[in-house]
Amino acid sequence: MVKQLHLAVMEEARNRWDQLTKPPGSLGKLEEIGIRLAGIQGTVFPSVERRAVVVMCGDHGVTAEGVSAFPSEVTGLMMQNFAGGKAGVNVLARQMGADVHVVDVGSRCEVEIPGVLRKKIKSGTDNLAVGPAMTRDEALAALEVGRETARNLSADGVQVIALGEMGIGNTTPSSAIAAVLTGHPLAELVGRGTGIDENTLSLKGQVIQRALDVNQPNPQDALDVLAKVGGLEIAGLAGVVLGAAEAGTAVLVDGVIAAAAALTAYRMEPAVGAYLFASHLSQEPAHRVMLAAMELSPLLQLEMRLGEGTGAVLAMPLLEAATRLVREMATFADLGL
Ligand SMILES: Cc1cc2ncn([C@H]3O[C@H](COP(=O)(O)O)[C@@H](O)[C@H]3O)c2cc1C
Ligand SMILES: O=C(O)c1cccnc1
Repeated sequence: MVKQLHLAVMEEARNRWDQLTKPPGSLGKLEEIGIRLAGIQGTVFPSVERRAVVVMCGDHGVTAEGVSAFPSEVTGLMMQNFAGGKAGVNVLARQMGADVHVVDVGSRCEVEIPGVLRKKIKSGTDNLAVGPAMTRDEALAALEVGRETARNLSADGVQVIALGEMGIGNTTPSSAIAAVLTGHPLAELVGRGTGIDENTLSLKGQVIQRALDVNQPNPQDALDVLAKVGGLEIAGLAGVVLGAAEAGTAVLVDGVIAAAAALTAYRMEPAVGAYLFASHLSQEPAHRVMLAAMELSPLLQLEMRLGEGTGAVLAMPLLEAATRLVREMATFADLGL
């Protein structure tokens, strides 16, 4: 169960922000962040000192259709890279003081990688262009992996969890999920992912349209959408969102894949929305549409399109800034006003 935010504490926090030595509202989104964190943690003086990024990894049968600029093998190679601390997200997580947790919920990589938590539900999804990517039970099992991961991190004292992922081909299911759950025209939701050319972009749109025609996912049933046109790491991240919100932990949504996962969780349990923060605006067109569907406003715009949780980790200091301002700024009363 996801609890409602502490409304009385939020009211108290709003009052405090208004008493700080600045014109009311002048710290913009930082004020909203501070007030919402107060509501999440049940204190006017919240903390995001304990931070983690969960990188869920999975492979995709749909790569057989040629929808990515890179082969599936890159997923496993990047898992080794994460474990070695040398991927983009590792560098940024070190700078921002976040622990990196890499979870293999469904890659095709069969070798054991020290430092990668092995929770494989299956070795990659089936090709969603010809049938369901997963069974409902497989999607539920992947959700549970994420939920348990978030529950454990929260029990360990982590106060904010960033959503990271790795899975060659995963912008394809992300756009499919966006199309079904937002009802937006598919043509406006397909992007270049790892950097595909014009012809491949057009092919990718056709592949996703075929996936929707063949699977007929039910927009009223987010689990059906997730199983039929989603991915194992997307399901894992949706589980992280549910588990974090259930534990009262804030979540930083990353790019388009993380947003597809968050939107899926949001449709399963709308109360998770209050726990979500959007880090940045990705170059992928489906990102903006999905964030809007969750009424989230991105903090950064850096023309990023990497994933892994890189944007989400970059936004952690902004959450910290909100917590410091409310704690350290003087009030008008302090000034004798
Ligand atoms: C070396 C490398 C590192 C990455 N890290 C994240 N992604 C990102 O790109 C992939 C999605 O794009 P598409 O759908 O076009 O395959 C995902 O793995 C995503 O995390 C990467 C991609 C590559 C190639
Ligand atoms: O928005 C993202 O996070 C993204 C975009 C392209 C490829 N991989 C990730």
